[in-house]
Amino acid sequence: MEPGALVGIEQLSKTFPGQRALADVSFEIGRGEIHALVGENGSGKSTLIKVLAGFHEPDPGARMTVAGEQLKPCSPADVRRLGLRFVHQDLGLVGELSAAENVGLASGFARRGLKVDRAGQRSRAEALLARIGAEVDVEQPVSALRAVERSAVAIARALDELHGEIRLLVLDEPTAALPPAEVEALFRVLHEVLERGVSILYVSHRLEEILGLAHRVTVLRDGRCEGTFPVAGMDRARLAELIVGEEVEADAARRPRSCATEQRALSVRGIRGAVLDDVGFDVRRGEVVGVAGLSGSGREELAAVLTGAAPGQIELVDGDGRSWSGMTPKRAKRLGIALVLANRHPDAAIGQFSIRENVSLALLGSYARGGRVQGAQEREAVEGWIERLDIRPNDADRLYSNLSGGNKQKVILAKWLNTRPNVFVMDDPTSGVDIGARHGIYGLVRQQAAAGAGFVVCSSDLEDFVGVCDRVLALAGGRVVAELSGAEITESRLLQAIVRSAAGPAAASNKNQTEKDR
Ligand SMILES: Nc1ncnc2c1ncn2[C@@H]1O[C@H](COP(=O)(O)OP(=O)(O)OP(=O)(O)O)[C@@H](O)[C@H]1O
Repeated sequence: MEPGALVGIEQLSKTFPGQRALADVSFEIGRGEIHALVGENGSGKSTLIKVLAGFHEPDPGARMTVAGEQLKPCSPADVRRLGLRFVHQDLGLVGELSAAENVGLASGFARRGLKVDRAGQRSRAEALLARIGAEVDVEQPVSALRAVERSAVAIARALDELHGEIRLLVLDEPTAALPPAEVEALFRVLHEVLERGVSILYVSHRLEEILGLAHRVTVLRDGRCEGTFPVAGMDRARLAELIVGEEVEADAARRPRSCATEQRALSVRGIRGAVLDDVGFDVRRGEVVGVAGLSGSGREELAAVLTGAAPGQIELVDGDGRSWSGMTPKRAKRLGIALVLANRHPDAAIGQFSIRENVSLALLGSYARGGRVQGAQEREAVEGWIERLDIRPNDADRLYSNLSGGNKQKVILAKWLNTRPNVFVMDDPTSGVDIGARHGIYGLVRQQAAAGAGFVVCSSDLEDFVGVCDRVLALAGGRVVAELSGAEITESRLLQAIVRSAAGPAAASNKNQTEKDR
């Protein structure tokens, strides 16, 4: 191991039944560095993290060291003692409890005699957050906090030194659900962590983040380590090529040509919910409408209210001019409005079902004849989607819960593509998806739009708007405060729109109107 290296991983392999997830992986993480771990969906990143965390036992022959000491496989106590801490993508916080209580749950509550010392617990949580430069109301339920505040609570909690010195913080896709303006805030927190002498292992599919944040990057491909590279001097094209293994088309994310028609796919008016406050817009057949906004802007709620998955008021007119007041999942299904959820959402799919069962679920009735499912027809349809979306492993009987995050996302998309809806309502459609698959998903959206489907794409990722949308609505405080279309849709203009709007929705709305008036 190089002098100065903090963590050494040698000859690490991990085989699941019928699947080798890691094959002879060796690399080192230095002291005081942000080390990125990248690779396509299913390349083995999460498996590697779970081996480090003591959750999976590696195949015999692996050697892992931390500061020169051997890390015993499958020993969470050893992992903790050697100073490794993990923040997984779902953050592992209890939404109904406050930040102070979540900190207490992880490392024990402050006590006065036999009673919990509430004031003491509060100040401990505040002190932990202050150390990473985050200001959070530690008494609010964490479900009421902004996404970046929840991330800060999870990081602060992981860095509680009550149980010993901390050397390495492992973050698995920490920005997957963070809107862009909050990503910057998270980076400030990570620099504070680094200042405290803690190294960071950072997993992400977002190339810009890696180029802007990491010192070195290790690339996994099909479970093998392709090498560790310095980030200085690297550009996006080179990083993408290292991940995919071949040159990635530079213009793959170029502005799409609109195929919006004059025909209405759906009109919605007067949408109101917990945050949404009188939102309305039209979607034409062939049009891809994006919905951008910070967390708490109403963006997350919109997809659910549009499809009847969450309560709310809505007036809608369908493509044939029929109007309704209110939405239920049943009505959404009848009107051909599909809700494509992000894979981290608990209702997105059924973990204990196979890829085939999940993809067929929404269409099961159509494969049935005389009370029996037409197995061959169903299998052919599912295998077609596996092929088109490059779902890995290419095995329809594979259990959904054992798939990598990005492949789960593709299965959810396949399930709804299979139903051929009139309108797709998408919630973070590329969350956790690798660069190659992202372009594949954009291609499918454009293809379906060209065939006449309308899309509402609610996303926390600005690249989705530039890559696939014809028009984008910016939400703040539950209202539409700006609208961009065509060539106006650039990451910087979008960022300006949502941040400016969040600073003062009324001001932004007025300014937008003035700009239109000019
Ligand atoms: N418990 C398991 N049982 C069987 N196979 C598994 C299990 N966990 C992971 N795999 C398989 O191991 C491979 C690596 O998966 P892993 O989740 O590590 O990929 P990843 O690089 O984290 O992908 P993503 O970027 O999509 O999250 C995949 O083919 C996956 O299907």
